[in-house]
Amino acid sequence: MTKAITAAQMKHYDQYTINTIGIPSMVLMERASLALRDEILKQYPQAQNITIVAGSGNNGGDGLCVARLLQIAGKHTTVIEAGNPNHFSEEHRAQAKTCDYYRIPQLTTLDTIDSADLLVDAIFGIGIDREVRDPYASIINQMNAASAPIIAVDVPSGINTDTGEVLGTAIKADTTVTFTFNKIGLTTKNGQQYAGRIVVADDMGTYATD
Ligand SMILES: NC(=O)C1=CN([C@@H]2O[C@H](COP(=O)(O)OP(=O)(O)OC[C@H]3O[C@@H](n4cnc5c(N)ncnc54)[C@H](O)[C@@H]3O)[C@@H](O)[C@H]2O)[C@@H](O)CC1
Ligand SMILES: [K+]
Repeated sequence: MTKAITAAQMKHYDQYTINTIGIPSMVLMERASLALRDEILKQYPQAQNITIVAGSGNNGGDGLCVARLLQIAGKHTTVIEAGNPNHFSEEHRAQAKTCDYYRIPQLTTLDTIDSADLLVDAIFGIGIDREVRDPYASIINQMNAASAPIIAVDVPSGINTDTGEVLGTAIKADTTVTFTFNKIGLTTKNGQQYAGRIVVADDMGTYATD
């Protein structure tokens, strides 16, 4: 069984890799998203219309990045920007600008959730730190009610990374691609129920040490 860690440990590893080793945050994001793209193409080869629902942080940044990678791979991708633009992380902004270049629609309406072949949950990752309320709760409920399978980025949105507890409402994923190490919350019974099949993408460039 692979090692499982907390959100704080993962943040520490990311910061060490970025600040001490000098691998830029955007490089880590690209590598995480490449792993995610590969898993999507492998598991859902028939999916043509893919809707990515992005939050304002770097989990959303991963979502925007994989939207570009999937578009380049021949898929039709649409991003729903669920987060507040005033709170976009630096990496999120940079990824959104690149999506503009590729003319990937970045919507603030939820229309494509019900018509997508595949939904990518990039709302919250290890940065979730409180209960999920509207508008996020309604968006998550609509995604869970849609017929398309859901692939979650790093952690199903709404799940506490460390305990697996549902923070009000959570994405019920078919697959979760989690980065570098599994997360302790995803090893709990509850976390496993929400994460579905868990894929640990462990070759994304983050240097991890005990
Ligand atoms: N360089 C990096 O930092 C990397 C980050 N990665 C991705 O980035 C994620 C972590 O990114 P962040 O630290 O930006 O965190 P998240 O993107 O998980 O979420 C942070 C944002 O959500 C808000 N938020 C948290 N809980 C909320 C709630 N219940 N309701 C409303 N808003 C809420 C926070 O205020 C913040 O704006 C990882 O899970 C992973 O997917 C990967 O790309 C690898 C590299
Ligand atoms: K997520």
